[in-house]
Formats: sequence, structure tokens, C-alpha cells
Amino acid sequence: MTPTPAVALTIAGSDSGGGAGIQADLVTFAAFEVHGTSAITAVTAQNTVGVSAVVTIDPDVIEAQVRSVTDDFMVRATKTGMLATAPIVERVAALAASGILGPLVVDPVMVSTTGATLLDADAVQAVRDALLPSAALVTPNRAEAELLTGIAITSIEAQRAAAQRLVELGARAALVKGGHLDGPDAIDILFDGRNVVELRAPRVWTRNDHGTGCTLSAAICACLARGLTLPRAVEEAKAYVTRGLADGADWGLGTGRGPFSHFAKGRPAVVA
Ligand SMILES: Nc1ncnc2c1ncn2[C@@H]1O[C@H](COP(=O)(O)OP(=O)(O)OP(=O)(O)O)[C@@H](O)[C@H]1O
Ligand SMILES: Cc1ncc(CO)c(N)n1
Repeated sequence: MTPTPAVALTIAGSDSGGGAGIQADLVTFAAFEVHGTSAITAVTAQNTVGVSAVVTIDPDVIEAQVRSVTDDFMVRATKTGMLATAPIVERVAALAASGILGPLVVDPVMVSTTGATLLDADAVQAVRDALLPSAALVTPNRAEAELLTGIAITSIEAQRAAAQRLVELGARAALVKGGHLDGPDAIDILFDGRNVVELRAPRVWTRNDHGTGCTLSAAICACLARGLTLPRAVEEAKAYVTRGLADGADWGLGTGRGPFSHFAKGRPAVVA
């Protein structure tokens, strides 16, 4: 019999194409043998080519979803994805500050792989001011790190500077992702307030990268839920993403930026 799993919560948007958002998060939680719960912030009509419609959920309904989960389950860790609007960011930040979410991984989703806006312009400041101070980790990609810090990310040194700035802004740790930089390796920089760790993996040449960011933050959240330290959680998550990208590199799902593979053989080597 499988022992009772740890519980993780994702507060994020729905991607009808199943490659990113809530769908990617729940599949990733399952891959790490963590029970996944969810609070949906927005519904997107989305596929591998683009986003054709977005409806945001009332903050009261988002809070009700979160409280239904936290009132009944012991949530060990939470991640946020698409938060869409400033009022939603502020509501989630208040819930996080109240201490009911456990360690919080903030994936500051702003734009989809296909270029659609997933966070209102006036909500960026709310992420910076209200949400970062509750984040155990914030995981921006290149563009998100630039918007949050004002630092142009053109090198590893700039990634380090941005990670340090994000910690100054209140996050306990920052992972500045390098998927959108050039070079033979995909290099992410982790700064936990003391140490800088460089995570490096060979760049996979594929169009199927839809959902890598969501998957990475969900995998980190799952590992934290299982009791891993932050550096180990990030290491395991990065390995999961690299393996999935390679596994699905030749997939032909959709005609655009295809979904990431969660079907790579071999279980994630996670033991708390
Ligand atoms: N082609 C690639 N090969 C290997 N690793 C990659 C590749 N692209 C992205 N990654 C890794 O995937 C993770 C997500 O990084 P990325 O910078 O693409 O985030 P993102 O833009 O938020 O993702 P998304 O495309 O889902 O929005 C990081 O660990 C990054 O290094
Ligand atoms: C719902 C949703 N969340 C996050 C992303 C980021 O990839 C996306 N494309 N869609």
C-alpha cells in the first residue's frame, strides 16, 4: 500500500490545452507522488498556438477554494502561477501572509509561451510589493525578472544580480531562470540570501517547451511538500524538467509550442 502522501496546493489558471497552468501542476505533483489540490484563478481558452479567451475568477471564490482545501488538508507547500489581476494577487498575498499556505513558491507568470498577457500591467507592482515578502522562493524567467527588478538580463552575472535584488525585495530566495537566454546550456541561478548556486543542464532543442516554467515551480513545490531542503528541491525539479524536455522533444502535439512530457521513464529520485 502507498503511504498517505503529502499535500501540495496550486493557485493558478486553467490551460485548456493541458500543457501549462493547473493541468501541468497537478500532473507534476502526481509524478512526485504528492496529492495535488488546486484553487483556480482564471480560465484560459488556450492551445499550443495561443490564448483566445480569459475569464478571471472572483477573489472571494479563489479564497473559498483555498480555505476549503486548507480547512481540511494539511497543506505542506503551495505554488502560485497565473494570478491575472492586482486584486487576485493582493488576496493571495493576504492568504499567504496569514500563514495557512506553508512555504510558498511564487512563479510570477506574466506572459504565455505563445506571447499572451497573463498578468495585468498594474499587477506587477502588487506581486513585487505584496506577494514577494511571503515567498519562500520566486521563480521568474528572463522577462519576468527584468520587469520585477529593472535589471536587463543578458548574462549569468545579471541573473545573479536580479536574484539578489529579488531577495532584497523580500523573497526568501530567488531562482532566475535562463531558458530564454542563449547558449549550449540552460542555466538557472538560485540565491537563498547567502549562497549562489548555478544549476546547469544541456539545452534541449525542441519546440515543445510549453509548460516548463509551471512544471519547474510545481516540482519544487512538490519536493518542499515532501520535506526536501530548497536547494535539493530545485535540483530535483530541474532534473525533472530537463528529462521531460528531452523525452517529448519530437512530439507532434498541436502545431505550435507543444506540451512538455511528463511521461519520461524513471521515477523522480525524491526521498525526503
Ligand atoms: N530548451 C531547454 N532545454 C533545457 N532546459 C530548458 C530549456 N528551456 C527552458 N529550460 C529550463 O526550463 C525551466 C523553465 O525555464 P524558462 O526560462 O523557459 O521558464 P518560463 O519561461 O517561465 O517557462 P514557460 O515557457 O513555461 O513560460 C528552467 O529550468 C530552464 O532552464
Ligand atoms: C493558465 C496558464 N498559466 C501559466 C502559463 C505559462 O506558461 C500559461 N501559458 N497558461
